[in-house]
Amino acid sequence: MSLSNYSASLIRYPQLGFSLDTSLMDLDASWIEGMESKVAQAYADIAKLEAGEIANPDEGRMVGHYWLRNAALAPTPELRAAITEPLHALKEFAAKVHSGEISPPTADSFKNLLVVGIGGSALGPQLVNDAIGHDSKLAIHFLDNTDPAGIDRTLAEIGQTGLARTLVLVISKSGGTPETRNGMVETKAAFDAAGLHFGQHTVAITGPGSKLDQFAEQEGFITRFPMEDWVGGRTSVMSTVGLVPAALQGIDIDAFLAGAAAMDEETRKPEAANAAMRLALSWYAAGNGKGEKDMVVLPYKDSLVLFSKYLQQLVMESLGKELDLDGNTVNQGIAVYGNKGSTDQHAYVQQLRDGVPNFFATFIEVRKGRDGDTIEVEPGNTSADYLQGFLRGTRKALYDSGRKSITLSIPEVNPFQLGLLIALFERAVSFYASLVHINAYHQPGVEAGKKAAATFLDTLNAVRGRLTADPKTASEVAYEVDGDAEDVYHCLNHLAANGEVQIALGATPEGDTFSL
Ligand SMILES: O=P(O)(O)OC[C@H]1O[C@H](O)[C@H](O)[C@@H](O)[C@@H]1O
Repeated sequence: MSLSNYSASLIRYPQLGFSLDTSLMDLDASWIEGMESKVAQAYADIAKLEAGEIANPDEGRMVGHYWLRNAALAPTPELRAAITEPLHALKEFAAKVHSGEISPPTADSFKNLLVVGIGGSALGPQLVNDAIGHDSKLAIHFLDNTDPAGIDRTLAEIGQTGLARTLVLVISKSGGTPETRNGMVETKAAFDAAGLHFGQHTVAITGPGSKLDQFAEQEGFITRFPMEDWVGGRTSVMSTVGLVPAALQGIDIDAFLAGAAAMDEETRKPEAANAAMRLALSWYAAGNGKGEKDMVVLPYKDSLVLFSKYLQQLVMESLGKELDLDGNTVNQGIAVYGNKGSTDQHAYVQQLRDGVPNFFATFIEVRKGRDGDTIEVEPGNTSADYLQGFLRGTRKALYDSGRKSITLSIPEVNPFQLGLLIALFERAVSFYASLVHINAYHQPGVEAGKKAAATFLDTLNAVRGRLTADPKTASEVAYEVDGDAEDVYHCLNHLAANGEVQIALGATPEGDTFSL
């Protein structure tokens, strides 16, 4: 570790307070030179994407998330209006909710916000809330699963009286995601049970014409905000998906967008000054362009704890692909995990330091310790000194045992800086996908699990009608419904666990019998 190596490897944007240190990645200048043609291709690809090329050929869609923070970039006046008009409308809506002009039917103002969504329609709002939502004007809650116990827990937190002052945001681009639909149906049931009009408490954010859009119209939702088909779920945090909840929370969304726009601007520069390209090249060098090393994300700041979870979707759903652009089987991807420092020092850093060397670390340094006065936790030292000491110490200890790392630095966690960080990773993902010749903007693999779940539900429904007082084994029921015996066994077990049928245990699952 040397200051000259650090200086030579650093890309910094002083006007943004940002820097990227890849000195501990040991990137060779001649290796970077050797990547020149791939880098040139990546620049050409992102330029085409920003110009409105159909970058998601499976769905015949443009990929326009970079326009969201600079509408002037959008290639047509209609697309520009599709950004600026909802932005204006959502700010106006939030202001009216805050002033009480838009209020619930049986109370003077909304106090709670319940966001129902999953994947890209939840992770962005969750990250924004956790990172920069501390002064929220509304107390926010999330339903991001079809786990009934989870739904009950969240609804109990809000409580019956709280429900009367709750604004519900149902977010689903497709408008047909089962988990979100179930969350909405369960929420509506809670409103019905409390004698409250669900529609008059609810807003939808969805693709125009979707099932959810139609339901919203039918149920008389307060309003609907469009989610455009050229915004992918995992890059939707700067669309209505992220901005409606953020504006309702009172977050400075203009600063959030400005941070992203500023990073976009910087990362259109040539490689030597381009933090996103340097990040993508670092990922490539670490994992041999094949994702051989996992990305461990370690923000040293509690408010960024969800950032690794957010990046997990952004990176893994974008880069985890079976085929390359020529149809060759490549099984690409980079595994992402992490939590926060220094907490993880006391959990899994032992393995990082001494165990399987199958990762590279990404440290996120937030320079400011806290707002306001600080105390000394021992003569001469503050908590912030310790946090910085642990970051620097862990980074060095890893490097000393041959583990590489990247360090990103920002001055503090605020809307501008969060926007900037998100944009950095979005653009690094765009670049990396080009470097390894894959499409970052479709997700064909997600469908397989959804289809298999639908098949399981069909089997479950077939099984439900088959049981009588006569005990039967799973194989017998499977024969009757012409189903897979193991699937049928799990259906029966599920019904037994939820009190719908009786189970009598045999010596093994094959001998278990089920009856009404
Ligand atoms: O917004 P929705 O259409 O409900 O989609 C929610 C999520 O589910 C899908 O399965 C996709 O893989 C995600 O990218 C998406 O964000």
